[in-house]
Amino acid sequence: MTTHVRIVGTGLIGTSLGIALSQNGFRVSLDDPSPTAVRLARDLRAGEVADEQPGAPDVVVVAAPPDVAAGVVVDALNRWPDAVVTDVASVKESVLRVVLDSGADASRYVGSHPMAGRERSGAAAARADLFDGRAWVVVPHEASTDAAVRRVREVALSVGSAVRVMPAHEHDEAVAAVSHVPQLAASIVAACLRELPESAVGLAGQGLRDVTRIAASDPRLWTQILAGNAPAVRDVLRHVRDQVDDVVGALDSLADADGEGALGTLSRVLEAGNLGHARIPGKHGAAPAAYEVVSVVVPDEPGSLARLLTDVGAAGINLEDLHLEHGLGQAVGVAEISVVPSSVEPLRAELARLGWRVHD
Ligand SMILES: NC(=O)c1ccc[n+]([C@@H]2O[C@H](COP(=O)([O-])OP(=O)(O)OC[C@H]3O[C@@H](n4cnc5c(N)ncnc54)[C@H](O)[C@@H]3O)[C@@H](O)[C@H]2O)c1
Ligand SMILES: O=C(O)C(=O)C[C@]1(C(=O)O)C=C[C@@H](O)C=C1
Repeated sequence: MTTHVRIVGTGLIGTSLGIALSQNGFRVSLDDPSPTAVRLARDLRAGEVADEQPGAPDVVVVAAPPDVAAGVVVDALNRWPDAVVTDVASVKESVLRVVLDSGADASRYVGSHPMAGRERSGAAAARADLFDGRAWVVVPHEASTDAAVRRVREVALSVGSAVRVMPAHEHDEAVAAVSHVPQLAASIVAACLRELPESAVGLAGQGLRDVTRIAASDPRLWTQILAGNAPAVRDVLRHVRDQVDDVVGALDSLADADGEGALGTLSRVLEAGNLGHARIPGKHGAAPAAYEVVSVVVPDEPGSLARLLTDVGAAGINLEDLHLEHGLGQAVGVAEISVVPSSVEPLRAELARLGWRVHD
């Protein structure tokens, strides 16, 4: 029988999930306090408006902001006595506590969290493939049933995610380090750009773009996330502060004296960064992928990039990532194509043969 999923909250995550589930044969009904958000999600083929869908859902996915998620979960548990209810809020312990204390039937609640998103909010930013290959944390608790856990796993697996099961407190500690502090770091670095003269900001290259992409995220959402995970975020941030203090101390001693030991400190911090970065897993939780970049000059003309990508595909080479770098005031850009190391030389040779300017 077709599984009926009710999505409550049709912003970025709810609409992306609705599109992906609909494409995979689920029946999806959509609900949101904003009628515009529901209709936009429907127009993006995320499902049908809830009022027009008869019958109770088998699964309810609450994709509302974190500060209201627990209340919406409790309402759903009370309204549909046979449905399994999950939420996708970025913090889990605070939601779970409210649900357990509410008196609702918590055996049918299993929290979850897709480790996938974007720096933009709202249905218009939705992507069908948002969850593909990403971790999706499933968070059972002392009262949840195995059947409820299986239902939530089914939702995550059916949109291509890799399920990771862990308790709420472990989830919250983990995401403090891998998501919440990185958001703060990006925001703090980007905030320092506000006072810079235009001539300095205009020099920004890919490094700054890589480090600050998520600084464009919604401050209302992130204020709620940080507040909902305050102790864990504070602990990671203290660790970051200790390391920043070490670097400032080293730079002080280089500026004021001969700085004995300072270069060692700087080098240790940078090498530690290499080691941490190398631990970030690839898609589907695969071993960290060590891709190499082939840089190709792309004329700033309509169709150039499409032609380049077609040539890469025709060479039988899998493109793992792509960055486009625009030179200051130049009529060309540089496409940085990430491929597995064994494809670097064949790709360089083939693109050069086809007349592309490939950087050394
Ligand atoms: N943005 C991300 O990258 C990301 C990633 C994973 C999980 N999450 C979590 O997913 C949830 C939704 O985030 P988003 O980025 O889709 O936000 P969003 O702002 O794009 O969408 C939130 C939607 O919830 C609706 N809403 C507000 N109050 C509601 C209520 N009381 N009941 C039902 N719906 C309500 C809003 O109208 C809006 O359409 C949040 O809990 C967030 O922590 C976000
Ligand atoms: O890629 C992004 O833009 C995200 O912000 C996604 C991201 C993250 O990876 O930190 C952000 C918050 C969510 O709770 C889960 C995923």
